[in-house]
Amino acid sequence: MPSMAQNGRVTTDFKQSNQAHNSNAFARREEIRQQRESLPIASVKERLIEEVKKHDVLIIVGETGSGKTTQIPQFLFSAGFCREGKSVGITQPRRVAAVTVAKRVAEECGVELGQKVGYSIRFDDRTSGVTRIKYMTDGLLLREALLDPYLSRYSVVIVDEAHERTVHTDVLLGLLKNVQKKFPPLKLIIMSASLDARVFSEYFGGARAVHIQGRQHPVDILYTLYPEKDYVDAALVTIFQIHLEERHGDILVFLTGQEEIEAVERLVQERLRQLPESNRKLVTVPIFSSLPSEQQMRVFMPAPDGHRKVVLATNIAETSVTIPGIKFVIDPGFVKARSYDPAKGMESLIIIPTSKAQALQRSGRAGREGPGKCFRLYPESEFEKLEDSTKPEIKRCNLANVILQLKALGVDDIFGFDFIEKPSRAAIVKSLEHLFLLGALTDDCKLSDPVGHQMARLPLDPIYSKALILASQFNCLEEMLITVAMLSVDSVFYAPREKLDESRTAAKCFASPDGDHITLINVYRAAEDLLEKRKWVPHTERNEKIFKAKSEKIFKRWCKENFINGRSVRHARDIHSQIRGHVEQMGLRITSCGDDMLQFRRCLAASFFINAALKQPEGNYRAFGTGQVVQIHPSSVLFQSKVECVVFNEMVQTTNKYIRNVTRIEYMWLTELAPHYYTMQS
Ligand SMILES: Nc1ncnc2c1ncn2[C@@H]1O[C@H](COP(=O)(O)OP(=O)(O)OP(=O)(O)O)[C@@H](O)[C@H]1O
Repeated sequence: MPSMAQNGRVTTDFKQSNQAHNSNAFARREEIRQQRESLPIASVKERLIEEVKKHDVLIIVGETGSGKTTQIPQFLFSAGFCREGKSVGITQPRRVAAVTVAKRVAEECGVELGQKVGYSIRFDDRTSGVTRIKYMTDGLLLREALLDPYLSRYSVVIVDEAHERTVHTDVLLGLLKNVQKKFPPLKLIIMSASLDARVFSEYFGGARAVHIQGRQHPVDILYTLYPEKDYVDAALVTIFQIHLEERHGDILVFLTGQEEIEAVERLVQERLRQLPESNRKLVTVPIFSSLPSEQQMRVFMPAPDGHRKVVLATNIAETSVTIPGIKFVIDPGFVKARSYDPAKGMESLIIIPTSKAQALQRSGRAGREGPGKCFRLYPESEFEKLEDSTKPEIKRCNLANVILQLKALGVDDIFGFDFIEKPSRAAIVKSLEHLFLLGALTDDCKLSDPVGHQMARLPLDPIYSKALILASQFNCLEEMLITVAMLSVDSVFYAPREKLDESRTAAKCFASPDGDHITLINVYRAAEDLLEKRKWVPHTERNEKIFKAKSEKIFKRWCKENFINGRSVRHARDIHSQIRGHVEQMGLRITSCGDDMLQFRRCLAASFFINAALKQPEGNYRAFGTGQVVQIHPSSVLFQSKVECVVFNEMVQTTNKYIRNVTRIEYMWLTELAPHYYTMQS
């Protein structure tokens, strides 16, 4: 598959290219200036500024592509809302939107990213002391509220894509409503293209709502006559129908997950080989949340000359992002959503129809730079039956992390918290119980000291935060830091279908007979040996560059030979260094258990005791906490093993209920190390 074009140029005459460079830059700035002025929102700039000045809470609903996300923060900056060092904060539900929109707005402002315009997401902060327009995830702003409940650095907070109703957005709105009462100057703007403004207006006591009419470019919506039995096949047919019948324009296809995306990539390659050479100029580019961010950025790069780009995306690309070149959207109408069963304490991912709001957002990706088309692979009658909006995430996810943060913010009465829509009482009770079992809450449901406060400070799932705290007591914090970092990225093992046997053989080199967690440590340490441990110390800067280039080349070759996803390992190393900084600030002792991996496994048992399972006579396992009958996932080194008792970090439901990231423990460790739980359970 041709690699993406690099916009590199070979400069022959430095003076000549410098002039050419300046004129190119000027032309680019002029092009962007004209684009901005042509946006529907440009014509209501002054009115919007007046509305923000008059109202502490303002709801803005506008067509997709009208300019809300990129223009309103700049309007507010130019209207003086960033005086005295204040900033405008804009939240996005997804990291890729925060990053790409910040890059776009920095370009529109003609500044370097990280100066006046920046972004901040978990483990990646591109802001500075002069940043005045800051894009970030809603989860990141929620963490900032932990340290500064009044969010005093901001003059305006914009909650974008509020229709998504992520759990972080819902909690943020509750906190901001509270802050509003106590601290009037903080302005709050709630924004979306497909928002039921009434819900938000009522929640904020009849807040003002304005609608921005018009969109920049029309998008033709086409439906199929009949429902599609196999929407993946229908998407494939539509890709080639567009490719062979439409003259130019890239394609964005919405699928539900990595598996579907990789399947469609393979099918497209197979189909291309059956076409005449002249029709093969088509390149597929995947984007999904577990793809390392550098690879996610490839969708924003132009396709090689003459090729048509086909972006295969999950709903990560559904809102806010503008992928240059996209003229056609294929929307099969499905999305993978989190579903949480508080009774079983199990969170699973299920494929459900999109809501109307999501369908609108998806079609909006087509008309960003010119007229576009959206192919909905279902009849219009089916569209009318869709839910208006997606069921709020807070009603279908594990609330432990959110409740921990609320407790850290001093919100003791979770049931009485002013959620825009309350989660079920059962879900709140289950999450409080989970936090109590982890030692984060006292008997009277207050944040425990120091464990609860320490856990709330770590940007991790509570169970991982507790594992790090325990590991310092088990003298294996070095190993647990690596484990948590590696569990925070997607699988570091890369198993292409066409090389499954080779990849499995390579993975065995790192495999520990005790399980996946130690296997992950082996991979991480092997990569460290290549990237950090110097075989020799370069004596000159030139040698340093040569050494680094050599290390980079050696690392890439090592990853390829061992079927390791190098970008995931690098991402894990970034996370490792950030978490290490947190635990050092907390004063935890970072020691290693050396070769005593039994001690490390005991620490895993003490940390993940809630997720333990016992082998059943039939060969499967029964999870203690939920009673669920599960199987060890085929990707685990313990797959088809005979181990009696295990702890695990993930339970996924696909064709079966599988447990992943599994390690062997002794059953007696559970009653010894978690007597408060196993005495009660037994
Ligand atoms: N990264 C980009 N590259 C090229 N053009 C862009 C980019 N980002 C935005 N634009 C242009 O600016 C327009 C407005 O984008 P913006 O995201 O501000 O609109 P919006 O109203 O927030 O849309 P949505 O509701 O879909 O988020 C786009 O339609 C597109 O023409």
